[in-house]
Amino acid sequence: MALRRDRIPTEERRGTAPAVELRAVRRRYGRGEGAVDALRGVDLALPGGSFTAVMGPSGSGKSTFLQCAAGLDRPSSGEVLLGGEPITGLSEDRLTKLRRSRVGFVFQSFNLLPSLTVQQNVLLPQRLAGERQDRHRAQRLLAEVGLDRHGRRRPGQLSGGQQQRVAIARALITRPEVVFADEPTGALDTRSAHEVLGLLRRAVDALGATVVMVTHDPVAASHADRVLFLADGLLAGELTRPDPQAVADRMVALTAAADRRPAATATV
Ligand SMILES: Nc1ncnc2c1ncn2[C@@H]1O[C@H](COP(=O)(O)OP(=O)(O)OP(=O)(O)O)[C@@H](O)[C@H]1O
Repeated sequence: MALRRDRIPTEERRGTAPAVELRAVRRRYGRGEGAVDALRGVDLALPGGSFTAVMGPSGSGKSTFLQCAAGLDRPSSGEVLLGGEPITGLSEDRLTKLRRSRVGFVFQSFNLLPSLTVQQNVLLPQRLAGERQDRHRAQRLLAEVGLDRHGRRRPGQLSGGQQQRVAIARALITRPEVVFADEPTGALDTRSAHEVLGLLRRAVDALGATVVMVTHDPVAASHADRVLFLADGLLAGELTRPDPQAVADRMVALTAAADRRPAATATV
């Protein structure tokens, strides 16, 4: 399953701006006394061709971060840029188009359409974006994830690990600015999880993709170049070239600190 380098790496297409940038991003849910500050001012820049894991205790803001960074949710204040382009003020229509062509998603539960074949699932983002459906590229990506002989099958005929590999091919079909993976190994056995993480790693190293992965698993996080830790809606440190034990130690400390804090209701 050797991945071949894409003809046009992401960073060459979009210049040298970070693939993803957050500037002073805040997200408050609700109003008044019951309001919750899920993100309380996050600044970060993720370079193209990098693999970043995002970790943090339950309720620290990981999902909110992912949703805001991917244009699925709007920050209450601050700015999100994709490839140097601010997306925060875009209309819902333009945001939807941007998500379809410039962002790839890999979900814990695969989210493949059961009635479509594997190849049709891989091509779906191009179809939804109104782009030409590139069957050769779909076939090549399926070969790269080791499933080129499964293109005519339905997702229900594949194992969980195989379905997640289809989802990775689907996430890469439009050569997105960034692939967001939300607990991509959460529903997989250890061996399938290892394969999926290896594919995400190689998508970065061999295709020049940019991957941002939210995970609870220190072993999964250790496949990334860098782990960012969130605590109580703020960045709370990072590890580069992380090893699983160091990640686990950091998580134990952050979780203990979070357990000592009162619930994250906003001060109004
Ligand atoms: N739609 C919402 N309405 C109100 N509060 C919300 C909403 N979504 C999230 N929150 C709150 O915002 C905070 C951050 O939630 P978020 O889901 O981003 O954390 P997380 O780190 O992804 O948690 P987990 O690891 O448990 O999935 C939490 O206090 C949560 O209860």
